[in-house]
Formats: sequence, structure tokens, C-alpha cells
Amino acid sequence: MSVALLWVVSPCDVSNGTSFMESVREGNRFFDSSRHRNLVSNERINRGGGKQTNNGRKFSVRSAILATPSGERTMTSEQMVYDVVLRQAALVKRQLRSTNELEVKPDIPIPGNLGLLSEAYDRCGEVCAEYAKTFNLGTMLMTPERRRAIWAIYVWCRRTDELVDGPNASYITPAALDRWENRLEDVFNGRPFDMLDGALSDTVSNFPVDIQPFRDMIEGMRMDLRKSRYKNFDELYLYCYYVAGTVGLMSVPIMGIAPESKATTESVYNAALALGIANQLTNILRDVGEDARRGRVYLPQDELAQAGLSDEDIFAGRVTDKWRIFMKKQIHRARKFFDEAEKGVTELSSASRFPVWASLVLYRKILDEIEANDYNNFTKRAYVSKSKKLIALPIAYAKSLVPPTKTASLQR
Ligand SMILES: CC(C)=CCC/C(C)=C/CC/C(C)=C/CC/C(C)=C/COP(=O)(O)OP(=O)(O)O
Repeated sequence: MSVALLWVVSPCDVSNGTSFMESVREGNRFFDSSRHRNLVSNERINRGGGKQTNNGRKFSVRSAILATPSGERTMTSEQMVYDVVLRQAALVKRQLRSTNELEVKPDIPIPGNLGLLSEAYDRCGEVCAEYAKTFNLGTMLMTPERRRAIWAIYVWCRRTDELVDGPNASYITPAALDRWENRLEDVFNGRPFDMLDGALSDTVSNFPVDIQPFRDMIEGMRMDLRKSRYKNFDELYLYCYYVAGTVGLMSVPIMGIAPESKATTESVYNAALALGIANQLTNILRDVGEDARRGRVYLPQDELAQAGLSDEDIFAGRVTDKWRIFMKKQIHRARKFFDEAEKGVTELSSASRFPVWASLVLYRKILDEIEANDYNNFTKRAYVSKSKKLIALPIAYAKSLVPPTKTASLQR
């Protein structure tokens, strides 16, 4: 896949139920080994019609697709995903706005393991520091509770991504992803499997984070297992939501909306979704050559055909005028999503704005670099140089000082 989150820590090997933590350091686990049996058996898999969530709701993008009687979709991916956005926003609206600051509860009391929890968060922080340097730097301005919660989410996303993109990817089956999803349910039910899951369990008990975007990310991994072509942008959009838009939805409840913001909660969620989509589209455009070498084309097939291009042109890796025209259109679309996202960053709580601006500004610049490479994304990897990053960061910081808009101008 064109990696959503290239986070390189070894994930737990869900193909055989071996814990990630067994392979490192002390191998501590939260709770007893009976959980391990749950993880490796399939008895708790309960598919079809949407699963019961932690609070009894059953909606998901997947169930929306399955729900249509004739098997045909009547909604576009964008409409279906927006439905998820509305539900996520409705879920947290009260909690986020009820107080000026999020009320962060104390750590879950885990007898005998209290030390482990802070160790688990520290480990999440180390991973984040190692693999997402700029973003991690930005999180230093956040409150300690929010920072470590973001770390825990980051690490879960990385481990999930690693299942289909890491060293053990060839052993990953849909059944293994089902087991990973069961394990996610356990995390949300306060029964973490290992230390890193423990950090996430604590996070989801302290912040109004819903399980749905996490499930949807796993669904993105399933999609990656079964698909290597996307018929049109509608299909690609759904994939981008699953693997990256979900990260935006997971992050907002942690980052918080500025109490003085007049924007609607759903518009902020929508901006977060847009940032995930923009990042993923950029990632795809940057990695066209790399993905093609793995037999994958994450570009809309109908748009390729309209431009007079085919998979063969991509595998041949020739930068032609047809390719340049095609790429200009794709870059333009990705920028539109960044524009959409920008409207929402200002509405986030003040300390959360800088890491988001920093990553947005830097990721957006990758598009400029693709242009500067004359659209050769077959053999040249577009990247933002250290000096350009250094120039961009103060700009991101200045942007983060801009307070939320005084009027309710941010609408979908
Ligand atoms: C905009 C508002 C209101 C909130 C922000 C909400 C957030 C944090 C959204 C970010 C979503 C996000 C980080 C999605 C991941 C997308 C992505 C393609 C990440 C790429 O990560 P790596 O794969 O590590 O990058 P590289 O491949 O470039 O190393």
C-alpha cells in the first residue's frame, strides 16, 4: 500500500498471537494469559450487520455499504464517510464543549501495574520521537495528558499499518486482521493485551474517543489485502478515509476544539478528515513508482484512461506530457483537501495547533517537490529538505498563533 503511516516499530504478530512486547524488553502484559486465548481464537468474531460498539451503536461505513438491499450503493463514499463524521462529532460535542479544558481523569488503576502505565506511555513517546520527529516536536507544546494520548494513538496506528506493510506483511490474512480487531475491542473494554495497548486503553478511558475510526482503519487494511486497483476516485476516497482520514477523526477528541471557537464540531471533524485524505493522496502521488514496483496502482483507473494512460505506462515509468497533465490534476485535487483542512486547524485548542500546522505545511510541500521534479514520481522520491523544513516551521508556528474565527464561518 502507499503507506498511511510508515511507523516502523515491530507490531505484535497477530498472525500467531505473539505479543510485540514478548520480543522486547521485559515482555510485560497487562492482565492474565487467558486474554491470550481470546486473541488467538476466532470464537469472538462476530461479523455481518455491523458489530455492537462499546456503547451499543452499530453504524459503520462498511455496514452502510452492506445495508443496501440490492447490494448496490446509493451513496457516494464521500456521503457515507460524512455520515461517520457527523456521528463522531455528535458523540463528543458535549464533552468537548462542556468545559474550557478537557477533564482528564486519573490513570486507570491497574493493581501492580501503575508503574507500567507510565512506562507504556514513555515507550509510545519513544516510538513517536523516532518515527515522526517533526510531529513529535510539535506535540511538546501540548498538555502532557494530550501529548501522551496522541502518542498512544500514533503507536496503535503504526502497529496496524505494519500488519500489512511491515516485515511480516506476507503472513497477514483477513483472519489475522479479525483477531487484531478483537484485540481492539478488548482495548476499548479496558482489557489491554500488552503495554502499548494498555496506554491506548487508558487514553480511550480518559478522552471521548470512539472505536469506529479504529475499526475503519483495520477495514482499510483489509481493503489493501484484497485490492490493488481503484476504479475511480470514489473508491480511492473510501480507501483514503479508512487508512488516513480515520487518524484525523481519532485525533480531534484528544486535541480538543478551542472553547472560544464558533465553528461547528462537525466542520472541525470534517477538516480533520480532509487533512487525512490530503496526506494520503500526497503520499500516493509521491510513491507512485515504489507502489508500482509492488504491483500496486493507487490512482483512479478511469482518470488514467481519460488521460490516455494505463497501468503499462506507470510500470514503464515514463514521464510524458500525458503524465504531467494527469499529475497536475491529481496534485490540484490533493491541494483542495489541504485547503479544506486548513480552515479547521485554527479552530483547534491553542496548544494543539502547532503540531497540526507543522505537519500540514510540511506534507503539503511534498506536492511542490513533485512539481519541482518535473512530475517524475517513478524514480525520484519527492522530499522536503532540512533547510526548507527549517524555514517552514516558524511559518507553521506563526499560523498556530492565529485564534479561532470570531464568526461561525466554518461550514461544510
Ligand atoms: C485539521 C484538524 C482540524 C485536525 C487535525 C487532525 C489530524 C491530526 C489529522 C492528521 C491525519 C493524519 C496524520 C493522517 C495520516 C496520513 C499519512 C499519509 C501519513 C503519512 O505518514 P508516514 O507514512 O509516516 O509518512 P512518510 O511516508 O512521509 O514518512
